[in-house]
Amino acid sequence: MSSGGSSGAGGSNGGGNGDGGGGANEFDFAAPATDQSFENALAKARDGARLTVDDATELLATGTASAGIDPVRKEAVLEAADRRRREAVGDEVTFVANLNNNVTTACNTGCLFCNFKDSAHAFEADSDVEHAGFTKTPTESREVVEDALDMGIYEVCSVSGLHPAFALNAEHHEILAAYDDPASEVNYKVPEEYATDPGTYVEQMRAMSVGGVHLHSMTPEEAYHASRGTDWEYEAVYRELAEAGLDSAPGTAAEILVDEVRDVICPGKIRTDDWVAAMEGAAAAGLDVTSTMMYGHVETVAHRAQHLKVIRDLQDRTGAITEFVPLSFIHQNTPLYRRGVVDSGPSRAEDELVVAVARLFLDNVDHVQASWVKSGDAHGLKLLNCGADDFMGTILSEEITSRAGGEYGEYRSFDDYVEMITAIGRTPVERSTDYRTRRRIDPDDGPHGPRLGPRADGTPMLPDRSSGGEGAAGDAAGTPPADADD
Ligand SMILES: C[S@@+](CC[C@H](N)C(=O)[O-])C[C@H]1O[C@@H](n2cnc3c(N)ncnc32)[C@H](O)[C@@H]1O
Ligand SMILES: Nc1c(NC[C@H](O)[C@H](O)[C@H](O)CO)[nH]c(=O)[nH]c1=O
Ligand SMILES: N[C@@H](Cc1ccc(O)cc1)C(=O)O
Ligand code: SF4
Repeated sequence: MSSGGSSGAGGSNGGGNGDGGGGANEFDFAAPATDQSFENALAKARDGARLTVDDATELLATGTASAGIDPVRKEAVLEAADRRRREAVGDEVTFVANLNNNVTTACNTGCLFCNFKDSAHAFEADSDVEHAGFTKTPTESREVVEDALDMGIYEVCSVSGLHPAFALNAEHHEILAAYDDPASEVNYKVPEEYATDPGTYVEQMRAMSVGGVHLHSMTPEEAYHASRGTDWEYEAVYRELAEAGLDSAPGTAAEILVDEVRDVICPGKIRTDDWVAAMEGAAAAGLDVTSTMMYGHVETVAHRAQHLKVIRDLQDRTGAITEFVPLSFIHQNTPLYRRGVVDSGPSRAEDELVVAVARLFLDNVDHVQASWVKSGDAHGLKLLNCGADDFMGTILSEEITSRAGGEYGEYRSFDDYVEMITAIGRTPVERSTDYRTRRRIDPDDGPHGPRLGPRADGTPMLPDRSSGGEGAAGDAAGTPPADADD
């Protein structure tokens, strides 16, 4: 219904922690207003009817007619979503034994929510600019994955900055180098200009696809970078990557899939249509994909609802999406916060409503993830009672959230997982990346370790923190790995 000029619960900017809502919306995004009432939207959700964008907007706002989140209405939405989760996927809570192996932090795209990246200039061979980032060669990437395979991982997840020397393959290097001014026209510089050559995307895929591990990599933004300056179709690019060992693609770079929001938070990134085209290309190449939404910065609840519709439509067309991953914006060290554009990330109430409405709206996506990296253990467990059924993975290494100021560490052991999941009365299940292979874990049969990885034998994972190996470096309290010698 009409919001009468209030910004309702939309947009965290200006609204303190978002719970109060009602702050001035400095981008003048229209205050959320719909032709639906909260009561009707909730009734439809309870009945299992397919929800509209207006329905989702009302549920996310606990009614747009008044500002702020109504705690009683919120509980009603969470209860409906928790019930839907139980009907759809039961009481199991899944997690994956995985490793994050990000290849490089060099990136000039300039997203204002991101503190993962370092200006690529600092990585040049003759630069004396200090930075805490890294670039790994394909050989180094392989070593990190090999070590983690010995610990029992099933999956390696790799997302990286858009290093100017990255190209898909040798032919792509030639095409990019032939531009008159490659740096300004196609964001390209030859590898010789840098202290460390990341190799090509194909070489990195070959290096990381070792020993039967599942390789989860190449976001739509990376696929764009791997085809910049050419007329190559996304499907062809993903096919070549798949031949080099890629198994599935992460649906990050989604942020909010509404261009007026992208114009504010990531003007250098591909637009919504292009993101969708890349995901369709990955699906056409036979790859599974995940889907994400990074929320709680400048967007309104209506933008969140529109984003969910883009994902649901994509899934109707492809059936390739294995999970939806809500990414709660971590604000502390980001340009958006430092420049005063936002006061904070989303509130816990907003996190809960995003998970719940994702479960209710995305009737064609089976799995919704709670992130202990973004939310911590206690709140992560709460999200498992709001519609989520997956609790991420062991990851062993974390650079995106920690560099943004997140404080929840970079590793959870199988024993941690079993203890937490059984504490909320659910069944812990080790999963494959695609969720098709699952192993229920008997809580009484500890100590627990992975069994699905190609080299897993049930031994608990013990990341070696003394070796300084980049994959498992850092400590569980969230200290980033030691700087690489770029
Ligand atoms: C850091 S990028 C790396 C991969 C690639 N450069 C890209 O943009 O797709 C991966 C994702 O991390 C998420 N991310 C980055 N900074 C974040 C922050 N401060 N809080 C929450 N998520 C963040 C964004 O959704 C982003 O798309
Ligand atoms: N939510 C976060 C994830 N999710 C990805 C999973 O770890 C896994 O790769 C995926 O479910 C496919 O199996 N990863 C992070 O590093 N940080 C998060 O906050
Ligand atoms: N690495 C991303 C999260 C992510 C990765 C892969 C996925 O398939 C989904 C989400 C982050 O920390 O923000
Ligand atoms: S989100 Fe990705 S593309 Fe954007 S600045 Fe960070 S690393 Fe670069």
